[in-house]
Amino acid sequence: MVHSWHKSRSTVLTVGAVLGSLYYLYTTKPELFNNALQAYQTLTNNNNQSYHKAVKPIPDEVENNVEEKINPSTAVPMPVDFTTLGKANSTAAVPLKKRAPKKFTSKNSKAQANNCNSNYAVPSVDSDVIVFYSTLTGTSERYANLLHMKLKEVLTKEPELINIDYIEDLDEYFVAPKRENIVYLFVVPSYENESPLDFFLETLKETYNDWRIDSTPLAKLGGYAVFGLGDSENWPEEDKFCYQAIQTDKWLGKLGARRIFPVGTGCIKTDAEQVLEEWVLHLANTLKDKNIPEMMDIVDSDDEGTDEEAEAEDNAVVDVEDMGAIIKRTKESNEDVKKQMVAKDSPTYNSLTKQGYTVVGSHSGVKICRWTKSALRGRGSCYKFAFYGIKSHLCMETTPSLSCSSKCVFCWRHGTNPVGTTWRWQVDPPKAILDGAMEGHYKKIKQLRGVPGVNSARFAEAMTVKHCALSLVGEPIFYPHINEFVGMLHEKHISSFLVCNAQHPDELAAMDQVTQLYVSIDAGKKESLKKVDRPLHRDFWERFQQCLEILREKRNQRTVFRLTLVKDFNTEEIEDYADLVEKGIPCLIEVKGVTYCGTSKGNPLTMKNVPFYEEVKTFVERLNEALNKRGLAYGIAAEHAHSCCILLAQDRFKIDGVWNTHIDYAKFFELLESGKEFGPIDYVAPTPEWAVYGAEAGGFNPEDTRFRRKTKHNLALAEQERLAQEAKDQAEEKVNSIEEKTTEAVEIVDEEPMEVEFF
Ligand SMILES: Cc1cc2nc3c(=O)[nH]c(=O)nc-3n(C[C@H](O)[C@H](O)[C@H](O)COP(=O)(O)O)c2cc1C
Ligand code: SF4
Repeated sequence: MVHSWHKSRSTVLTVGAVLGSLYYLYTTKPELFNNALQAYQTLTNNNNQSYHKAVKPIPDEVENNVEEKINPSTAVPMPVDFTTLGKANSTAAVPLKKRAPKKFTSKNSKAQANNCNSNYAVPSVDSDVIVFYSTLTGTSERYANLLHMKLKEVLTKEPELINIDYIEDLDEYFVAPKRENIVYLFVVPSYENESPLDFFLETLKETYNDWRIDSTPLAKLGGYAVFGLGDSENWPEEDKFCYQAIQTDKWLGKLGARRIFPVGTGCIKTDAEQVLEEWVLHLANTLKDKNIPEMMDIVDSDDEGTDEEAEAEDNAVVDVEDMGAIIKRTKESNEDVKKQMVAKDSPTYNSLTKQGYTVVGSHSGVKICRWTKSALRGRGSCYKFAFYGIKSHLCMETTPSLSCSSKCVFCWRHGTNPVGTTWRWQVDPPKAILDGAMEGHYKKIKQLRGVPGVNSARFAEAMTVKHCALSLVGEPIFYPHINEFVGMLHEKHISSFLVCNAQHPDELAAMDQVTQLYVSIDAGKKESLKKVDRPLHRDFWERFQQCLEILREKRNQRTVFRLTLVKDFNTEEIEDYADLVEKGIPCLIEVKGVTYCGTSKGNPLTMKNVPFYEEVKTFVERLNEALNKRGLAYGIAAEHAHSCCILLAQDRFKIDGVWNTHIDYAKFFELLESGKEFGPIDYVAPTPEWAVYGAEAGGFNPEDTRFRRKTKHNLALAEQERLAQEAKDQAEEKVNSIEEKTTEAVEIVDEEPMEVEFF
């Protein structure tokens, strides 16, 4: 028996053939294509009925020869209006199907689905896999075949290959899937006009919005991943290129399916084959990975809280109740704690792991910063990208010593990290720390593969760390083998950004070459340094001064002062800071407004202590003036407004009128390996225009997407901006009308000079 959908299918095949030819025409001879389209539109406007009769269904006996029908070279060009595809009429070009009634699972099925999700197996090479595709002109089918072929080499069972456009009952797969733990892969095109995929996407949306049924029916799948095909030459805009693939990815996620790999997008005119090749490779590696971690919670909402909330969340501390219990337990097993800086059963270990740290060995740690997550989603890197060219998704933040000799008021650890003035713990070997840190870092990156918006190319890149920020928490130069550790990073061509708190002069003096060497300058005066850093050393000021002198002598190193401005603590000491700069002569000075990370017993700061960006700017301008007055040749080089951070640099970094604060990393390693002496200027690179101080972009890379969370705060800000713009427009209108009137008046005056009558 011939089902009615078979008839639709015949029509689809015909239209597929037609579209193939048209697409060929459209890509090779766009003028002819437009003429044909116009001619067709005229035709259909004049005689719609006769056109419908002209499209003959393909007889059943030739239906099976799908390839022949969709082969663009053999198809006969026929006029088709792309804008009417998919409309429900008897000869509809797409297989529109009446949806079967939704299957009801249970009243509280969403909760159930979520609960049972944890029981499902992690997708692997042993999983059952279906490769779904949708196609109008055959390209996606070809790519789906390619994907299918490549997967066959990796999977233990041959994957199925299914054309979504021909599925009679989508519900069987996408509303009440029968098979658990199965992995769904998709290869889909995008059409700005209606296309068969619209029906599929509508089904997903409807399911999600249907309050009667389980809103996470796909939670029982093993996972999914989507590869999109599009044309970036004709649809270059971010919201148009491969937009249906992105929609598919989004709605599957909303329906509770676990994204096992970020959506891949390839342009059929340029890079599709290469992108698919890489995408399959990384997807296969994910499936092969036996130690693949559980994915992070999937947030498919656009509303993810404010930046501050995200920071605070990232740095959430252990509840007081938990701490009490943990401390009690620790006291009972005190022996171990003496030997290890952070023993597995210590309160510090629990506190750090709760905050998202991976504790490596007994005294080191690694953590993914929020900028790494942001960069993976194409939403921008941290200020180090604007200043030094560090892409955040290639950066690992780690420390070989979780212990510190200060208790700074702005420390994210709220005083829960270990402290001490001397090393009195067990020492782990540097190789074990580096291997453990990298393993912990990659594990966290892998967990992000299911987060909506993660860019597949960046995700793949992130699996090779290129930079190491030794600044996480604690004091890295406190670790007795810090030089060996840095040497190992360099062997792997990982750049080293080491931040120390200017309390360990001997260790600083012994420090070998790093890519960039920082000292934190948290106050200009002794009293305020004590207030801000709350150092443990009694001779903290002397140590601090000594460190500056040592830094001055390190002429081969690219040295940096890092100032963290805390309102009411350290923002009024311009001349004192200038004294310190005169002493340490750093190559660069980073000035950053403090980041608020919650108030607690260990952290007395409130939002009142966070300076506005304008205040940071004023501070930097005043400091620059004070330095210049002393004959110290510095200038304001770059900014990253989003991080409230500005960079001053010695004038020698301005080469032929262009700031060169970026780093040529390849050159750095080349120089390092040559064994010759070299200095900071030998591995500089130009600062991009968008990052230079005063640029309109404010240090935000135009290639990234600005992302504003839809919080009340941001909505209020947006409303304020809108009102301000309205007021500005009105003011401009008034000025224009005054100007017009003035011009009219002037014209009148010009035309008819006023005659003054003297009496
Ligand atoms: C009429 C038409 C509209 C298209 N619209 C888009 C679009 O909005 N975004 C995009 O990235 N690609 C667009 N494309 C490019 C197709 O997605 C691309 O050619 C794809 O490979 C077609 O796949 P298929 O042959 O499997 O149907 C369009 C192509 C045509 C002919
Ligand atoms: S430098 Fe720091 S904030 Fe920037 S990406 Fe690296 S770890 Fe994250």
